[in-house]
Amino acid sequence: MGTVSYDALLWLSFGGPEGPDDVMPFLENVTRGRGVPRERLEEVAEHYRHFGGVSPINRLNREAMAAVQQELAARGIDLPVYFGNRNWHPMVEDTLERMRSDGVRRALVFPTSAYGGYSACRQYDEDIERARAAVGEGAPELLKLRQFFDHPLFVAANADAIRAAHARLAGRPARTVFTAHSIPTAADAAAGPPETGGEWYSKQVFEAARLVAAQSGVEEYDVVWQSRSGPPHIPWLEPDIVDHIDALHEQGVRDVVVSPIGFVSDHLEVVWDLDNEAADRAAELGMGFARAATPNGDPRFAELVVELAQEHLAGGGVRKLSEAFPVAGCTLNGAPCAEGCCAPVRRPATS
Ligand SMILES: CC1=C(CCC(=O)O)c2cc3nc(cc4[nH]c(cc5[nH]c(cc1n2)c(C)c5CCC(=O)O)c(CCC(=O)O)c4C)C(CCC(=O)O)=C3C
Ligand SMILES: [Fe+2]
Repeated sequence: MGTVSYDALLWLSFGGPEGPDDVMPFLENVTRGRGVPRERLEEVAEHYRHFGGVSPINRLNREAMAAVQQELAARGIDLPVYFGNRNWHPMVEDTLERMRSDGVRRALVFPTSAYGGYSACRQYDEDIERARAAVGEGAPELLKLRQFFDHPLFVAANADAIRAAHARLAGRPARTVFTAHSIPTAADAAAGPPETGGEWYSKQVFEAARLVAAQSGVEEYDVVWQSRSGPPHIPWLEPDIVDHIDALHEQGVRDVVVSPIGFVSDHLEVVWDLDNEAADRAAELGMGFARAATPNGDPRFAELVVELAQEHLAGGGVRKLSEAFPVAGCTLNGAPCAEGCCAPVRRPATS
């Protein structure tokens, strides 16, 4: 570590539409070849239209990047930050081309997901590989930063957000519910190096929840899933957050704090699926509901990104809280962590 030098930091994210005309082309980019039924697409397009066809994700990424740029400067690190997405402009292929023409030869890549798994980790490797292939000759070397679900700064930001959400419920004894994006159970089974037995995505979400709960002083909590798509006969991680709110109500729970531990910013799955759908269900049932903030706006998030980068610069150490998982996700030029790690699961064609 610290022997190779880097010229830039590439902020690699999912992307989101920035106006009504972007919505369908964006959704087609996201779901190309993935067997998501047309009706699901129409339904999701409707969610975006509630916000004028604008996802907050690009703005939030730009804000976080500005904070990171400041934090780098404060630590005397000279590393320009570039922005590239998988599914919407600025597309990572175009950004990488610009980096090449700016003379960038080696860059660190920060993927905006904390976990392992195909959608959360390996697909970002594919983005890196595709972008380098698109640029061709002279494409910058790209080293992806590691998974950070157990980094003390990620855990601390989430723990404080949960404490603040509980405080908004005036100290009533609310149940804490952690939520992350559901994935097909077959994709979860394939998450992690094959010889480890898989399920790294769900197990890392449970591990992050355990660490955050402990730090926020929460004793009783649940881990649930959200934003499922795909044909109904394919099993995905369960229970769903909205069904779970029903179940808690039946058990006599009166207040819930929801922590979107699976996400780093308030993008559409958070502002629609949680702040509207889940919150509405709680309201219908007469339950109190407070959604914990995502880490994006917390100054510790910028520090986290800079620390992850510093692991590859002179003098940077590795801070992680989980002993259950090794450092993972950090590879060069889009290589998988190991042969078959987080391999994509073939999706059945839909009619
Ligand atoms: C694990 C995971 C993360 C977290 C890791 C990470 O952050 O990368 C994540 C993030 C996100 N997912 C997002 C949006 C969408 N995800 C979809 C579809 C899917 N997501 C999946 C998984 C995940 N997704 C999966 C298994 C599918 C099924 C199809 C497929 O296998 O690809 C679809 C298609 C319609 C639908 O089915 O919902 C959309 C529109 C946005 C942007 C939101 C915005 O615009 O603000 C973000 C940050
Ligand atoms: Fe998604």
